[in-house]
Amino acid sequence: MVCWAPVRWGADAHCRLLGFSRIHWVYTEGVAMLSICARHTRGGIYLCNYLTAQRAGGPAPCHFSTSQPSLSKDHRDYSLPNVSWSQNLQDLYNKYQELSKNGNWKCIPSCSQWRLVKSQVGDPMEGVRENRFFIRNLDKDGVGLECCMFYNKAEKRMVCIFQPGPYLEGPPGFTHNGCTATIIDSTAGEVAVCTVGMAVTANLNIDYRNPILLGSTAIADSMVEKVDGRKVYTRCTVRSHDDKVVYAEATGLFIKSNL
Ligand SMILES: CCCCCCCCCCCCCC(=O)SCCNC(=O)CCNC(=O)[C@H](O)C(C)(C)COP(=O)(O)OP(=O)(O)OC[C@H]1O[C@@H](n2cnc3c(N)ncnc32)[C@H](O)[C@@H]1OP(=O)(O)O
Repeated sequence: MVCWAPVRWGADAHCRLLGFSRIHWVYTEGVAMLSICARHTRGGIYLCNYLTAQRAGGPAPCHFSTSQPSLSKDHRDYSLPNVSWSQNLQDLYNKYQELSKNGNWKCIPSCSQWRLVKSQVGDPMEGVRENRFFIRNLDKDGVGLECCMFYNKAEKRMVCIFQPGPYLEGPPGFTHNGCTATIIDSTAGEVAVCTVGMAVTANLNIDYRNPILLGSTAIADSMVEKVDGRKVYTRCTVRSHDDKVVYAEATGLFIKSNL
């Protein structure tokens, strides 16, 4: 299964924040990856707990977005806390909300899908079309990626606090490294876009230092190091919520769009 996914993401408020005027599409196998991950999910303490909760009358199994067009009317902001959030994720969220009060940090809203208006794109999509953003592809809270980004304009910095769910499993019980790469790409991409406007990933180098336990809380901390013409050099570190474990370190090059 493959799909077209927008480079742009988020709710209307987010689009306004980033000052987008155009929509750019990239071809991605993201949904396919999530589907495969979901089908092959097995093992892991977190997953066992999750399945136990389901057997005890928990919520229904996850739906996949491409087969659930009716759900695409949902304009919920997925960056808001929900019941699947761990206390650690909630604490981090509260911390950055507190920091946002003086205006230095700003919470970035996030939607699961897009609303494309024909007049905006003048495109082959024919009228209004909605799609899913890669990191918000699952309808069910907690099974995929729970995350929220905060942006610090003065520091050219973006943090993404996140909690990977059981459908993102790589090694039994741990997060798939492709998921970690997605988080890094998204966080670094977001800070690049917030700094220079529309930009795409040209290069991403990741050193994976430690595996991320499914269900744990982590933070991707990314900043723009240098802007050289259209080139935006970024750096990103992924750490545990308490800063004790470094999960990954990355550098990324983003190229400002000519459009
Ligand atoms: C990021 C998006 C965010 C969106 C909203 C927020 C959501 C966040 C989440 C979304 C996150 C998801 C994010 C996504 O999924 S983004 C989607 C995935 N990325 C792509 O699809 C990009 C595909 N590549 C291209 O389109 C082109 O190759 C680009 C646009 C990158 C450059 O082609 P273009 O013809 O325009 O420019 P140029 O070739 O003259 O190059 C310009 C300069 O750059 C230098 N250069 C180029 N490549 C490399 C390289 N690999 N290493 C080192 N240097 C490189 C090059 O030498 C030159 O330098 P100089 O000679 O000027 O010194």
